[in-house]
Amino acid sequence: MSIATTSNTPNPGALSGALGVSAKGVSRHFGAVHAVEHVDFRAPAGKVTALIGPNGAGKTTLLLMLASLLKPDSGTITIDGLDPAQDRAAVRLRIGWMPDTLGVWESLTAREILVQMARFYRLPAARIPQRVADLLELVRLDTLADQPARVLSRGQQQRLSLARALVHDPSVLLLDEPASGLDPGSRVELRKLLRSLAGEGKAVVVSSHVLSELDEIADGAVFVNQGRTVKQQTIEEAALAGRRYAVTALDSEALMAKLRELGVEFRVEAGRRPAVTLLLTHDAGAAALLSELVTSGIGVVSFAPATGALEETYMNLETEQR
Ligand SMILES: Nc1ncnc2c1ncn2[C@@H]1O[C@H](COP(=O)(O)OP(=O)(O)OP(=O)(O)O)[C@@H](O)[C@H]1O
Repeated sequence: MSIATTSNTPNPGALSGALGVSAKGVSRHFGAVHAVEHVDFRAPAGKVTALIGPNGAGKTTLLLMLASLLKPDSGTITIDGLDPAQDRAAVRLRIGWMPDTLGVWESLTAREILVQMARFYRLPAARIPQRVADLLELVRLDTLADQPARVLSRGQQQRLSLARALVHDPSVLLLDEPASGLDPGSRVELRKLLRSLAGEGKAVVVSSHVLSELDEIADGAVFVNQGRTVKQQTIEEAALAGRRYAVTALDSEALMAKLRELGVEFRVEAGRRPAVTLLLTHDAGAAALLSELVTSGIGVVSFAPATGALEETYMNLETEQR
């Protein structure tokens, strides 16, 4: 189901060639804490961009500034080519914001909350009931639509929060830890939904430090740490850098001897059955090594990626910065 409305032309008045989100040299401090320092960030239309960093890296502060909810001390931000400082109302219409905690009127029902949000965004009254029904179905809250928001579980509240962010069909979505609290099935649905929203031409920004699923969701990533941009890369670039595979065998000593003979560098990870992990730069190399091990008589029990491509970059950055 498409969740686009026809009421809201996504980018009227926007500067051509600058769709999506752009931040240059953006800084913000709180007293002595430099939460964000000279950050550059780009999230193009039609793509999912992950904002990745450890706790306290400045992700939420940056998202709040991108959402025009917090003023930067310095630097420039544009949303679809518009400057939030000068065109706040136009920018707000383009932005769907999903905070990391819902913060709603708890006595209102999910449906009432969405109706109220639709009114705030001045959707035509006659279209609101259907729009709200579509969104409730999209986030699988139709059966709970008339329950007060306070009885919703954390995961259900997250889904309501996402529906709320989508109510006015924004062209830019800023989602702070959207998968937090979702069960595995809901995470898969979220993944599909974010991909389809990007497919409709929206710029989707997802902040997270849960990296395992981001390879499947994101087209690119911006890594931040201690308030600074430390790396930007596409998923293809991350994949080319290689990732770690974990291998276990019935006889670990025989496996390690074979890897030494083949000149493959590895390290041993402790566990119930010791695993060796090794860095492989492409899938064909992984397939060739597995075949070699098996034909040499090594009883390979498991052979699988131990990290995602983005996770590998993140872990390497962490190591570099320690
Ligand atoms: N309103 C505030 N007042 C004072 N310090 C703040 C405020 N908001 C954020 N900070 C500080 O700024 C830094 C960045 O915080 P921020 O919430 O942006 O990080 P984050 O990357 O979103 O972290 P997490 O992954 O834990 O949510 C932290 O050191 C935090 O303590």
